[in-house]
Amino acid sequence: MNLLEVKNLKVIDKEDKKEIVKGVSFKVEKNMCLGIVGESGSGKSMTAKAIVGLISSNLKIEGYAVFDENIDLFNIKKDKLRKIRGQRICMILQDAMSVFDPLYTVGYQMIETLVENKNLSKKEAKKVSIKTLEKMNINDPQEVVKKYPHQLSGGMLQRCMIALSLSMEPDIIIADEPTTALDSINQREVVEVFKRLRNTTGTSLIFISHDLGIVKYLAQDILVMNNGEQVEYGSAKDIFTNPKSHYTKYLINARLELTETFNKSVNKGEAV
Ligand SMILES: Nc1ncnc2c1ncn2[C@@H]1O[C@H](COP(=O)(O)OP(=O)(O)OP(=O)(O)O)[C@@H](O)[C@H]1O
Repeated sequence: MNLLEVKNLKVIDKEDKKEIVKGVSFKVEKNMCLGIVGESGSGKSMTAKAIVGLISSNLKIEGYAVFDENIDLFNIKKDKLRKIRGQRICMILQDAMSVFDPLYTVGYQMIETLVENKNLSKKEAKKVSIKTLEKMNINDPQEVVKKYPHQLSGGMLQRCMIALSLSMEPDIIIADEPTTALDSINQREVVEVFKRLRNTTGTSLIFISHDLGIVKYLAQDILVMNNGEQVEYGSAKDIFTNPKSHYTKYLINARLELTETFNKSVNKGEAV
């Protein structure tokens, strides 16, 4: 079953009529992960933001995006879209600091979000928050919920943000470069959380990254974007074994070179 179907999505600057996203089409099935890859400025974030109606007012959207077979995301009332965005489609951003309010503890914010969106009592919401933080491999969730955002490391806060999204039990999570701000150890842990997500919750995932290695590890389908265009779309297996576009070949080769340099340095015992 297609949970999300996007057809010929365009994001256009109203002023100079420039197409920032130039007609992108893809499907996300239930319990599947779509990876969107491309270099900086290729339109990955803009594609994701357009789907959930989070683009600035100088831009307009064309094409269509159907969620859960019959919800036309580009033609529903704003309050309905807001509800879907909070409850059924969750977006995880690069910078967790921008999501949490510095004036309240992380626990307070998780509980408030759950009470508002999931109709839980505060007590139930606290239980769910602690449980989901545990799932994130956070050792001492009882203590973590008492902390203010600035008292936690970037990696910890990022995991709290992912925990909050998971606790909402959405149908789909859109994760936009969720590991970029993290060091490599935290990066690996967060990627593992996403890997487990499919097996444990059945939530679908759109994972946006410029790192083809991570996307290969997580996604069954891949959309490659360059300069706002969809240059390739298909199963991860096909794209890696038989890339059709020069750009995809270039991305794969760049990735291989990086891995080889890394392996050589490790073998030589050099610091990396
Ligand atoms: N509000 C806006 N108005 C016009 N153009 C914009 C606006 N916001 C972003 N852009 C442009 O849209 C293009 C695509 O940006 P986008 O953030 O989607 O790229 P990206 O592939 O996600 O890159 P990154 O990996 O750096 O996040 C960029 O050239 C950017 O400058």
